[in-house]
Amino acid sequence: MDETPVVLVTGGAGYIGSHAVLALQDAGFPVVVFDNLSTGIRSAVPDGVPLIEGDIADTEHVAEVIRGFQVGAIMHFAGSIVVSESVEKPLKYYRNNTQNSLGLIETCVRLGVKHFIFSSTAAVYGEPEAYPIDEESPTRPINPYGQSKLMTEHMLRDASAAHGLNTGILRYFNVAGADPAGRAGQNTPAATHLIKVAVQAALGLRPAISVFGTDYDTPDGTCIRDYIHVSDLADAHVLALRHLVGKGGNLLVNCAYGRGFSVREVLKAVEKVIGRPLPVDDAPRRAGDPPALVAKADRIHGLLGWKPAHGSLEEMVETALAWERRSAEESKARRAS
Ligand SMILES: NC(=O)c1ccc[n+]([C@@H]2O[C@H](COP(=O)([O-])OP(=O)(O)OC[C@H]3O[C@@H](n4cnc5c(N)ncnc54)[C@H](O)[C@@H]3O)[C@@H](O)[C@H]2O)c1
Ligand SMILES: O=c1ccn([C@@H]2O[C@H](COP(=O)(O)OP(=O)(O)O[C@H]3O[C@H](CO)[C@H](O)[C@H](O)[C@H]3O)[C@@H](O)[C@H]2O)c(=O)[nH]1
Repeated sequence: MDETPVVLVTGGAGYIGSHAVLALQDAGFPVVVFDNLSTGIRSAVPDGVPLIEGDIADTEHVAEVIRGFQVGAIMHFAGSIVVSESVEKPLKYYRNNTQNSLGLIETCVRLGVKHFIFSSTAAVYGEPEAYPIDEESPTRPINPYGQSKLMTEHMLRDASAAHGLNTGILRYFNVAGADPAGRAGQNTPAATHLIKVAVQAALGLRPAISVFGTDYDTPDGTCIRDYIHVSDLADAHVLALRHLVGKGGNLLVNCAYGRGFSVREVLKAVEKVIGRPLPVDDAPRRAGDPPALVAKADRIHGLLGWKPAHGSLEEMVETALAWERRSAEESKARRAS
């Protein structure tokens, strides 16, 4: 048994994928990145890691890379990720997240790739009836993004049963923060994620931050989410891969800490870190947003022995802020030269 198979990371030039690449490298796995750079950027891929520029829709290109690098495992991050956009452009999401995942799964089965780890999402749960949300909670997505991911989960489950593919389905809750060592962060300029947008507003890179919806049935009227630090999430991927390599089978886990913060609480944490008020305005609800998503996160601890190391909201904010500040200074220096 190859304990450190070559890992093909689709979407490895993106936010979470680039942190997973670092975690895999730190753990001694050889890595290849496959990315079309639609939202990812070249510089997010560390020196020495091959970056193959291509689209996962091109299954022959993917197959060539799998053969060429003797890939033994896939971590599939590539996808379209904006919930509100998925409501406006559902077919883009079914194409990029569902259809392209189908092509990738078929290619893995055809070429005998043994392990497949998939970036799923809390959006598969829709508006849960009970909290906290465990992995057996009903999956009833309320937006095409969540639906497009759930369909991929089903394909993986069935492909595993029929073809013996080992699968790890990781349902991420809200991912935030940046590598504490400053090696990676969230680069997408048009990012829509709350903490990213808030630190950009804190640095004056955006005029203000809007609170989308203040009339939800939550204690302060704003949406509640379970935020997880991206480096803890990246470590969970390495543990999931080791689990599949060692034990085979299937893994379905929530990736979260099991506690929620409202939008207002997150903005307060940002204000505390920067030591002054943020420019905030209240805005209408955003399409496709469920009021609250908070996980039961026992399974990931029990099955993988996962020990989060960066769980405080302050650390998520601080690392995101440090990354944003550095990126802003670098682009200022580039413009000046
Ligand atoms: N960010 C979150 O809070 C969150 C939460 C749950 C799940 N996820 C999932 O995690 C994964 C990574 O998300 P992210 O936040 O890093 O997003 P991201 O946009 O930073 O990364 C996605 C990467 O995939 C690449 N890509 C997109 N379509 C591609 C294609 N057809 N072929 C090749 N490359 C392609 C992009 O260029 C980018 O580098 C996604 O699948 C997303 O659905 C993210
Ligand atoms: O400028 C902003 C940005 C966000 N929000 C609010 O903050 C909360 C979190 O929003 P994000 O955009 O940060 O994250 P989402 O919960 O919409 O979605 C994220 O987490 C989901 C799972 O929970 C999906 O997986 C998805 O890919 C990922 O973007 C939501 O209530 C949103 O309305 C604001 O009020 N203002």
